[in-house]
Amino acid sequence: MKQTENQILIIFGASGDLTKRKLIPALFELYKRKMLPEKFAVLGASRSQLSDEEFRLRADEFLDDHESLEDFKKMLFYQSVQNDTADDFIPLKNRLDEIADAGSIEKNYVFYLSTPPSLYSVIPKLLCKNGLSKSDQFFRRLIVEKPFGTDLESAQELNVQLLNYFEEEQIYRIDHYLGKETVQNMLVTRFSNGIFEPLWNRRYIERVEITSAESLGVESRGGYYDHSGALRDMVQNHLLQVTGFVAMEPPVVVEADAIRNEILKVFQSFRPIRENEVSKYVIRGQYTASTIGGKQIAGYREEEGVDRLSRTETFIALKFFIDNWRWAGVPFLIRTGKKLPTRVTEIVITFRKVPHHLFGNNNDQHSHNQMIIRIQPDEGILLKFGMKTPGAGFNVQTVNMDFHYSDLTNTTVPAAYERLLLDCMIGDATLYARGDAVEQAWKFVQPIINAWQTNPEIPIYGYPAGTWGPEEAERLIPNGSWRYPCKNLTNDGLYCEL
Ligand SMILES: NC(=O)C1=CN([C@@H]2O[C@H](COP(=O)(O)OP(=O)(O)OC[C@H]3O[C@@H](n4cnc5c(N)ncnc54)[C@H](OP(=O)(O)O)[C@@H]3O)[C@@H](O)[C@H]2O)C=CC1
Ligand SMILES: O=C1O[C@H](COP(=O)(O)O)[C@@H](O)[C@H](O)[C@H]1O
Repeated sequence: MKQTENQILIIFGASGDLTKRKLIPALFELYKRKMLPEKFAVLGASRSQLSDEEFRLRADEFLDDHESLEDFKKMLFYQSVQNDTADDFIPLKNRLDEIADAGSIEKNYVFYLSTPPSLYSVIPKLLCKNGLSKSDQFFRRLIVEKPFGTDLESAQELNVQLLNYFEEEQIYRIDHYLGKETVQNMLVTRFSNGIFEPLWNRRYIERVEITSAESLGVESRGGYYDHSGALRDMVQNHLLQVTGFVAMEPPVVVEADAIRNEILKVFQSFRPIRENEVSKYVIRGQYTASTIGGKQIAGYREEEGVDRLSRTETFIALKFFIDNWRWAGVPFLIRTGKKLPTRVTEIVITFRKVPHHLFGNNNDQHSHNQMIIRIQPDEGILLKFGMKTPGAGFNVQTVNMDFHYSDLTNTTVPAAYERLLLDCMIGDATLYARGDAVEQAWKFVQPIINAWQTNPEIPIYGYPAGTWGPEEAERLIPNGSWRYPCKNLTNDGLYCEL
């Protein structure tokens, strides 16, 4: 692993939710595991007037009471900034000099944009005007939070803007799904095991499903979500990136550009879904009020910040194809939604049936092998195959080989933001999205956005909160069914556990 050089992390949007809930806790975990640079500081920046001490106090809420907490908090500083003119960043620049000089920290800077997206091109411009975006002596990196654009045009425009002020090598577009351990393990599972890769193609695989189910609704983010919806919020970024890892060819080396080149090739091979085919390949839904365990659950349109007549999708299921040598004809299915029966993200590889049913058992289940890669929770891999039940005759039943990450002793699975922050500090962009791939992913989803906008005939199906989404999603798999990962699925509104 590369050495982490001394540096300062500047978080714009430091008074916000993401900083408090994810970024500071991730940094604290890295600190506890002694993975931060020897000399390191965090400078929080946003408009609110806060002292260093007030900023440190806010951090407390999401940090456990560890013996090193007070030492960690001494590394946190805060500077109030405005974003109107170049001069507004002079106090920030001075403060950085002051912190670097006082702590003898080299002036290597990572800037993290955790602000409203409207500032994603404004802040880089002001950094550039203040000479903070480039240095001959020190590194300068920029992490950009999601959403990266709201459609193809805005993503292209944002890339152009960013590249006016920073080089592509300096830009780290975050997709926290790539920071998840099991997504990375996909590469190891595929490319370090002789038994899987030979089967990983159209000859042996019947279909690939990627499900990301959430039991939570939109919570306090109704205002944001109502302008986004599941397609933009989850599919365009996280789930297409995961598809890239499932479908890519072996990279030449495990390095950022080699891996990101392969992901781009997968995206370039997506068969476009034309606007007039959207109803055939894409099902959208919106949760409605229901009663779960005697408790009234509000429908999406009753949530705070949501339009009472909203047609924003809280569920989407889509089928598409990857037109290349490896995947020709294999359906890829993606499904995600809010207020589903449980929280689970998993990849299901369904292998083709045996060519002939020797055991006279026509039950399809037995002839299907499935590999289930659980991204969360209970990270691990499950392999399903047919076994003879003991006794007379040849009765076959499906059994499981199940690996849980939690079985590895002394191993904690690091949170995605820990891994991603550390990678950027080290200068490794492998798990960050590259600009061309982000645009390519937008190209794929844009016809769906267009069709929904222009054709009111395309239905948005209601589904009661706590169910697996509209039943219409089943028609995307004519000769099978989605996997329903709850043990006791009832599809009648009961929450269930894995
Ligand atoms: N929260 C989450 O779980 C996730 C968030 N994200 C993304 O991260 C970004 C931040 O999200 P989140 O923390 O939830 O948002 P919040 O609204 O909680 O925080 C926004 C931050 O930006 C600052 N800010 C707002 N307007 C301005 C402005 N004009 N100039 C300077 N600073 C401003 C705010 O502080 P102040 O008012 O003091 O300036 C605040 O610190 C968003 O783009 C979001 O999409 C991505 C994934 C998950
Ligand atoms: O980016 C987002 O992801 C979360 C789901 O993330 P997970 O790590 O909990 O699976 C989702 O709830 C949110 O709407 C979306 O913006």
